[in-house]
Amino acid sequence: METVIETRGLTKTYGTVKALDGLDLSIPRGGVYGVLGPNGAGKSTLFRTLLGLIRPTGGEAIVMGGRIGDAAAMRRMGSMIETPRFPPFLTARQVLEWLGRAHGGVTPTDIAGWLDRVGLAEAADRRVRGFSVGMLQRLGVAAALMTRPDLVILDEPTSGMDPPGIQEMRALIRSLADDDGVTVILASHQLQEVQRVCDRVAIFNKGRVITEGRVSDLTASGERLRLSVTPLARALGVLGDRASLDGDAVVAAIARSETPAVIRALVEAGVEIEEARWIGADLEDVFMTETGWTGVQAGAAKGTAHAG
Ligand SMILES: Nc1ncnc2c1ncn2[C@@H]1O[C@H](COP(=O)(O)OP(=O)(O)OP(=O)(O)O)[C@@H](O)[C@H]1O
Repeated sequence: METVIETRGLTKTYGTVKALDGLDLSIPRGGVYGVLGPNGAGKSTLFRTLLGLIRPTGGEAIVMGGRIGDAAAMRRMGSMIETPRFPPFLTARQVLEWLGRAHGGVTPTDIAGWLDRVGLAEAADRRVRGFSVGMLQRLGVAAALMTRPDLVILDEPTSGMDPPGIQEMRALIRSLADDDGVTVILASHQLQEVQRVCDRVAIFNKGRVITEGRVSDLTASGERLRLSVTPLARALGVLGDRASLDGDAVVAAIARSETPAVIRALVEAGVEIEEARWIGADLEDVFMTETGWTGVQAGAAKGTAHAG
């Protein structure tokens, strides 16, 4: 597997806090890779370390084939870490011209193209002083991409965006990976968005990766069979502790290969089956299970944007 990031035992401590705790991570080239985890899990510390903004306490990382800080490797990367700040008296176009001059090789046509692609064409000649957080995020993404990097790291690219903006950002991120061949690494607390846009994810907790894999595999492992049946009590009796109630349906945690036997057992017990369908676990379920989140925390996080 060709990788864009390889870390071995990567560690960053702040006093007694281990922000990264001996992290081993391989991120393959291509596609969209999600970095998830509760507040303080170490996501931003990882990004800052990979970008050479902070020095690790221990371990090593290879980024785009070079060591952290390697100039050639860094030129192949773009990033947006937190809501970017730009000189307020410049227009969006002037911001990109200014950053483009510093990097070199960025034409006015490139800039116009990126402003259009991030949805800022109409605001291109407005001063950024009046920009909303969502507009600054869009401009930050354009700045990260206009140098045509092979790898882009985006920390919370949709924070502060309204639902249409989030949808546009999702489409842009997918097209970067699918049409431009850019590897995108993104951190987000919006798990439904992550599930829609990412190919693979790593779930962090306390500076370590606790789960890593393809989104389709992670969610498939939690698949369950949802049955609309009468009488409910008899179905529950047949299925035993593999079943739970979901409203007026029974949800059975069984393997797909067991389906015919389970259906037969229910029918033989006189249970009438009105509907049977497989439901997948969503990434939120996986996240809550892996990080040990429950109850109030989970309810508070469900479907809400992250502000911190
Ligand atoms: N400059 C710093 N000084 C001291 N502690 C820090 C510093 N930066 C991060 N930390 C600590 O390191 C841990 C990891 O923080 P980090 O910001 O990487 O987490 P995160 O996963 O990005 O969180 P969030 O989702 O809130 O952005 C936290 O305990 C944090 O308090």
